[in-house]
Amino acid sequence: MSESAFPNVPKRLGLYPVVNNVEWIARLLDAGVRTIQLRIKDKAEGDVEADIIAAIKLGERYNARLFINDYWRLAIKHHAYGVHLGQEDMDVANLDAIRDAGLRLGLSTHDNMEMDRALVAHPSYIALGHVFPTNTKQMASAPQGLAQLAAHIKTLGDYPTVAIGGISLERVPAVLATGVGSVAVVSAITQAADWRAATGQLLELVGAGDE
Ligand SMILES: Cc1ncc(COP(=O)(O)OP(=O)(O)O)c(N)n1
Ligand SMILES: Cc1ncsc1CCOP(=O)(O)O
Ligand SMILES: [Mg+2]
Repeated sequence: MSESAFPNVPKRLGLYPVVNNVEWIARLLDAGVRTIQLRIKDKAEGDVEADIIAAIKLGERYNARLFINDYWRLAIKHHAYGVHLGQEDMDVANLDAIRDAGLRLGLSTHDNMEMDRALVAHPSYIALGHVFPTNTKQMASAPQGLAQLAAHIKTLGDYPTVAIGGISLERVPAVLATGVGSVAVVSAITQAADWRAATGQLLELVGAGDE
């Protein structure tokens, strides 16, 4: 693995919705979100390329930080702001190609060992999860909880960090108290009775991130 670092992101990326289609990207950028991820799972590259292009264009139009989950080749091809990868993705993705193309990289971690492994790649941010139980993704490990999250954030010092997994509006203050720079959510927005109100409240608590 190379020793060079990926491009920086702000230490505080703010509210970070993770969504599975372009309609959500458009809505949430219009509502003031400035860090966002397109997470489409298990489709052929040819079936997601148009959506990835559309999402990247929206990200540019709103001057937002748009991360593409998993589809790193398409993210490079269409000049996304960044890519988000998990531990298994790291085994197959060409991290040098992502960095050489100037894209930011976020990496998932679930414990100390994964954090150490991720840090070797010098990603732009480290995601820590899952903090609480989640129904959105089947997880192989147990939730790390707030105490473990706080310990990890302390270890990471000034590194940009993102907390994810089971974070509801009510849990946000306790998550922010760990010092994490960003809060990633799926269901807190997409399953909310009123997504616009939920997004507004989350933005109020977490912020949209530093410039
Ligand atoms: C911000 C953020 N954190 C973690 C993940 C999970 O990524 P990964 O472990 O690769 O799992 P999938 O999302 O690909 O199922 C994420 N997407 N975003
Ligand atoms: C993609 C992902 N990675 C770790 S937990 C998770 C899902 C988070 O969804 P929710 O915010 O609904 O718990
Ligand atoms: Mg992945």
